[in-house]
Amino acid sequence: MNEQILYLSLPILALLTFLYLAFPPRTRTGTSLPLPPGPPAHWLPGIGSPWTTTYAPRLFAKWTEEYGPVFALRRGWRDVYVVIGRWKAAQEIMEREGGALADRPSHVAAGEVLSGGMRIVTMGSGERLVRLRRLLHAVLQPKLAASYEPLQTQHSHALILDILADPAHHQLHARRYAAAVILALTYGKTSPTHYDDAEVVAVRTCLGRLGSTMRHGAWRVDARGFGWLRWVPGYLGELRGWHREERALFEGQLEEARRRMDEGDETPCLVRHMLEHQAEFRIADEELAYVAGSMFGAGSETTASAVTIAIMAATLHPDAQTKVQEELDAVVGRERAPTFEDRPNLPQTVAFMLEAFRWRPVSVGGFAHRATRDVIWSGYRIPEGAVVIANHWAIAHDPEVYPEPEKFDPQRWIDEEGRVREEDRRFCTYGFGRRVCPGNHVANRSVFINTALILWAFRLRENPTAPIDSMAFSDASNMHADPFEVVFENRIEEGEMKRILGEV
Ligand code: HEM
Repeated sequence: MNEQILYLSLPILALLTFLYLAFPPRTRTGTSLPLPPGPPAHWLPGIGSPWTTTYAPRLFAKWTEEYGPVFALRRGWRDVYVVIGRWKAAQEIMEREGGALADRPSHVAAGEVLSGGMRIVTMGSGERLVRLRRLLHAVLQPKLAASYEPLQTQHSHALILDILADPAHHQLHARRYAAAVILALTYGKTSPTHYDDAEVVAVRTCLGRLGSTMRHGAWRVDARGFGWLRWVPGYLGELRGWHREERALFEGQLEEARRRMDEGDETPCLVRHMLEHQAEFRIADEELAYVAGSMFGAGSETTASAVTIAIMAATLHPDAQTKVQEELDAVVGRERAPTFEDRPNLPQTVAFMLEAFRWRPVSVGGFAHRATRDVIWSGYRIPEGAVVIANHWAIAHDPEVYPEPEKFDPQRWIDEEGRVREEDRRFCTYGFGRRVCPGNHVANRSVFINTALILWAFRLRENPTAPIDSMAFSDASNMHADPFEVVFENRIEEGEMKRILGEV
């Protein structure tokens, strides 16, 4: 009889052991506070995952209205996702508790394997992240960012001339601008950049692979309890091959920049500054190659998307456009082009840019962080191990901070004295806390100078026969507008514009 019981209980014991190993206890909370409210849990990991639905940030924004500023999603036995959809809660959690939220969720496929653990955006908190972020801060801080202004101005003039010559491809020109700036800024590249250059194509291929690998649910090995898949022969073979390819590409780019410097080229660039700091921050060559190589992915398409959003916003909102153009005419005139020095005198232009960031946020759903300890907020518990996401789309539509959120209204960024009012309602364009985008000073400058120059050079109109759908964007973590048509009318005579912008 005893033997019978033993035999009967063996499969149960085996099942329990399997479940314990597959889904180990994740949170040691010591508190009985509840999770934030949220939709019903799904008890099998991955089943009914909201990330597999299209346009998750828009769905999450609806759930914010239903469940409140912070809601929780439970998936599987232990996985908790906490989504923040209101401005004040985002400040209180993502900024004030930033120390507990500096980690990222584990990315075995995209982070460990494809990126060899060296790509910052997928890197968990720890010693390497601290060293690499310090390096990035040193080379992208406001003073150095200002030193790249001439480069941004030069490429922005080229963007205006590209639009003048070929307005139909304005989105492609914005992409070329951003690619050229990031390559020049990172490696000191001075030769002209085309969007179909072999180097740009190769870097974009890596970027596409990263995007598809990072997609939620793309790789089972990233799901809790499936880490053992990494040991299955051949399973990660393709990713390992892609890693070898991108590493060779990034190391080649670094060597090329080094060679130019050894030959006496003194063009300022990130790699030059990084090499100067390499010993101080104890950065290995392979890490440096990756940090530099990742700049394109982080800073090129994001910037291009933001410039295109500004173009779309101006086309769809003629009154807001007029206000900026009146300011440009008064401050700059039409006999010279706007410059960075004009910025303090162009509050309407800056307000327009800030509103474009809010109206259609590039990093639409926000990048996931991970809690490394319990965070208590407003009587709720965000447990250690939870994935925490501040949904930029929902925060942009917070009616308490941005009344009539659907309306494109740059005046919400202007105070009673006509100055830019940002501090008390700053939008999270660049994310949060210890993971905030280190390229924000460079990116802001790019979007400012392009907005100013485009609206100085052209009056943008919608073609009534090709109406623009302002919600037609790609369903990606950094969203891009679907192709749309704009009628660019010159505000300055063509020959004169070319003369001012230095083409003739
Ligand atoms: C308009 C353009 C840009 C936007 C909207 C943008 C937005 C963001 C966002 C939302 C994050 C994640 C923050 C978080 O996790 O909370 C991020 C991270 C990052 N960005 Fe940007 N970014 C832009 C341009 C740039 C540029 C120009 C560079 C480099 C020159 C850059 C480098 C990075 C890097 C390296 C990270 C990873 C930081 C980390 O994980 O610790 N970005 N960016």
